Amino acid sequence: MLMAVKMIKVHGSGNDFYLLDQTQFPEPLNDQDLQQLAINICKRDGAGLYEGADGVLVVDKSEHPQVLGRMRVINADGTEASMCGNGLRTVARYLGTQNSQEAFRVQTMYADLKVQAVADFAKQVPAFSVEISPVSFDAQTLGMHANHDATTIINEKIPALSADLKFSAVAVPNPHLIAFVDHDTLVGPELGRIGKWMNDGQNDIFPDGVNVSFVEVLGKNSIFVRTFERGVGFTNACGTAMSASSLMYVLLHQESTDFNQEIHVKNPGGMVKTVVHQGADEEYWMELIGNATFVKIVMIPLSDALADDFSQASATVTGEQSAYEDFVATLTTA
Ligand SMILES: N[C@H](CCC[C@H](N)C(=O)O)C(=O)O
Repeated sequence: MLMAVKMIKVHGSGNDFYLLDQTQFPEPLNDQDLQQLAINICKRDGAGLYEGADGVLVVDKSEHPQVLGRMRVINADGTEASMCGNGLRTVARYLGTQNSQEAFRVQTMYADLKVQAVADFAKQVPAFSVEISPVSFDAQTLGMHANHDATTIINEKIPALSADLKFSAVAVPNPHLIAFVDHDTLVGPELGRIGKWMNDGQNDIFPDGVNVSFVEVLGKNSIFVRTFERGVGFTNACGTAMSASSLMYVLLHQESTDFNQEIHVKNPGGMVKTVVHQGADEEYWMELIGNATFVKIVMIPLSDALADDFSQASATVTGEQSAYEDFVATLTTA
């Protein structure tokens, strides 16, 4: 039976995904098909489905109470991640609209996370706030073997990686390696060198890979985050990286920010806002607030997509992308 699959092309701050609601199928796809589908449709440079994507957000039913659905994250290379901050905002919009609810939880690999619709960032730029947690600095949770198997690395050099940069390693819960840098280093080749190396599948520092980010402090409650993502490469933005970077900004730069303050986080794809919290249980958690843009609705025969054949694909554009680009154009270049 030539079953068609409907997907929504979505993005959060330019980090783009195909959103695939598995409840459209009589039976959910198995992991192997999901992996193959992601590898096929995400390819860039015209080789994938339309412009490709950074990954696939798989939505399923959730068995948990007060939880409207479950999100799984498949990177463009087919690897599964435990969390996706930019993606969760788009899944929250999708489930909220489907169920006419604005505040609820979404099940992810390690936690049912709070999500909430917030005021549009601009005309036709809907926005959501999502919880980013749990947070851990533990090397074992991070899959990190550095500095003679140090149990944590917070604002320390990793001489094997760089003679002068200082790094912080934190899981939110996917793994992040973060360095605060000056502008020239932010835009220079070091991020690509370290990002490619730590995700080569052979290095013994992060055998399972890691998302690597450079952060420039722009001013009070204002940072710029550039990320080389595990399983993808350079992306316009990485929601969990921007949240993890905001946490390190609060912990290491109290001269220009603090807990419970709204931080403006710029990135190559636009801008989001974050707030860093420390709960009564001393645990850190972050709010990630940003756009949840639906670019177009795509239909394609499932067997074609699994066979890398996109000739029968069709798309209906929503018009939100031009509204998002107008919003980005209003961001000061400062
Ligand atoms: N590449 C990440 C998953 C996607 C996270 C990112 N797109 C976000 O918005 O948080 C990883 O393998 O941990």
